Amino acid sequence: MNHITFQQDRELDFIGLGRLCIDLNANEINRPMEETLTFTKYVGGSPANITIALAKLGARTGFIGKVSDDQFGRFIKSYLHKLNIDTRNVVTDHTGAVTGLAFTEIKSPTDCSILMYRNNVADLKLEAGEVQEDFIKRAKAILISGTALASSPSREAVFQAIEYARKHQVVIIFDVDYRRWTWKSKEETAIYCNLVAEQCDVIIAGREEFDVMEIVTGPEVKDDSATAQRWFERQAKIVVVKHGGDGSIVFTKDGGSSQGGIFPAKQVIKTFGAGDSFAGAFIYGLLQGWPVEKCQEFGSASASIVVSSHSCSDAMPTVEQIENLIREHRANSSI
Ligand SMILES: Nc1ncnc2c1ncn2[C@@H]1O[C@H](COP(=O)(O)OP(=O)(O)OP(=O)(O)O)[C@@H](O)[C@H]1O
Ligand SMILES: O=C(O)C[C@@H](O)[C@H](O)C(=O)CO
Repeated sequence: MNHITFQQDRELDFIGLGRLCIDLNANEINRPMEETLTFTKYVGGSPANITIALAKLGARTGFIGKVSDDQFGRFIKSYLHKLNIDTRNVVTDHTGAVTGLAFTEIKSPTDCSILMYRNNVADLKLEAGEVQEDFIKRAKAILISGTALASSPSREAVFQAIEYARKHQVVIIFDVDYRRWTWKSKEETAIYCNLVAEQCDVIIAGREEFDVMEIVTGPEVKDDSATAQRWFERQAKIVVVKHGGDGSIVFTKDGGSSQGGIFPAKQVIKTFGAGDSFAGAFIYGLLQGWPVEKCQEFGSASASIVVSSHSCSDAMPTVEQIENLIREHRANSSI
């Protein structure tokens, strides 16, 4: 029991909506970008990573997005096919738009940054008329990635998807996924993210992301419990506040909360991807009907595996890998 009721008669467990991009992760780690010579190419984009995480955990998944009509777009689509992610609503752009690129700099395990190339990107060209109602109604849950709200027409496509999801009782999950360089101002981010969050059943964001959303609404004092309460007065049943290496707090509408720590990784390679793997495994737990504490533990263990790996998407773990890590951790803690 976790406060979320999914419609059981659905062909798909989960649909991700938003960007499908390319990550180019530096091979020479512990070096600044200026000195980096080679990169490895992976499918990337936060909602893509989350959907891939769920697919690797065995969920039946699909995606709504737009890719470029070139080698990168085709690479992304074929990667999704291989994981059995339904791409019937992944549209190909025909206006010459490109795939967003994220070059990652891994200066040290704790000093990582991302250089994003996002001019004229295909993902933000998804149009409301391209979102298929018939696809959304086949799913138990849909994830909206906040970056898809950064400009039109993708912004309107998100609102269209939300309309269809609500009409067909599809659980709506919002990952704020704030990438400041995609937006004109923090106020613009706050206005659109708040408009979406008030229609969502589950909200997942870092403390700093909630701070951005609270620029236009307050309160002045940043408090996780007060933040969650504000969304429980709208549609939300679960609010997750992420705190990086300090773990996370999950709040539930009935007044419950669960403070979760992390699974310290044996070797942290980079920290990005933690949020996506946490979200994927957390949502998987919700779909299984697990209590939120178990979903949170599963998410943290999944994040630990991804921060120990070079990639985000490719490194998303299986159920067995996560269970093994949790078992190992428990065995070590009881020594
Ligand atoms: N260094 C770490 N080692 C182990 N687990 C971690 C680490 N950093 C984060 N996590 C786990 O991942 C969860 C989400 O991390 P975080 O709050 O950094 O998300 P995020 O900011 O969305 O991440 P991202 O860098 O992917 O955007 C945390 O609650 C924690 O469980
Ligand atoms: O979200 C992106 O566009 C880039 C991701 O794929 C990247 O690897 C990351 O930042 C994960 O948090």
